[in-house]
Amino acid sequence: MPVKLSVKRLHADAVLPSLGHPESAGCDLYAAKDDFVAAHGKAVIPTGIAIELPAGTYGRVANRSSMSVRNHIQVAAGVIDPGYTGEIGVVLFNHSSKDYMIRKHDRVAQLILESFQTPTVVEVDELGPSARGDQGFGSTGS
Ligand SMILES: O=c1ccn([C@H]2C[C@H](O)[C@@H](COP(=O)(O)OP(=O)(O)OP(=O)(O)O)O2)c(=O)[nH]1
Repeated sequence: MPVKLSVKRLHADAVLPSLGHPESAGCDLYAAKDDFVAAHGKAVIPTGIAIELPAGTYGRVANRSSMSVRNHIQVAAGVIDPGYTGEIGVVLFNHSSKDYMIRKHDRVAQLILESFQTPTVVEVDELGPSARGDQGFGSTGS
């Protein structure tokens, strides 16, 4: 049974999220207007859409690898809570020394639906045994 993502346009000409490729994990998100991310700066790019997520999922706004590799642009923040019905904003950091120009309807990120759990937090005195234990931060070698 295909999962349904309900999308509401907040601007008449907003572009709906779409799979760039049938085997993509995420739906591309589109800029609602011309915009830019200043060199070494950040911007919140409006998408002109709001969504209703399928039960048990949250939305993760993720990088388009092409923008990272070619232009040093990286998505930050990126958690769309279930129940959030406001406009989806894409937070972009520009790690380069050149302003990054965005044209209306450019693809600026992708939205991935992920399952999540809402645990009851329980304080304990000891954690269960594991092979790794407390070894982290490169402990398995370079
Ligand atoms: O990249 C993002 C991140 C967040 N949001 C929206 C949807 C999300 O549900 C809401 C709140 O985000 P988050 O929970 O990360 O923000 P917070 O800083 O913890 O603030 P809040 O007190 O609103 O939860 O903002 C976006 O549109 N784009």
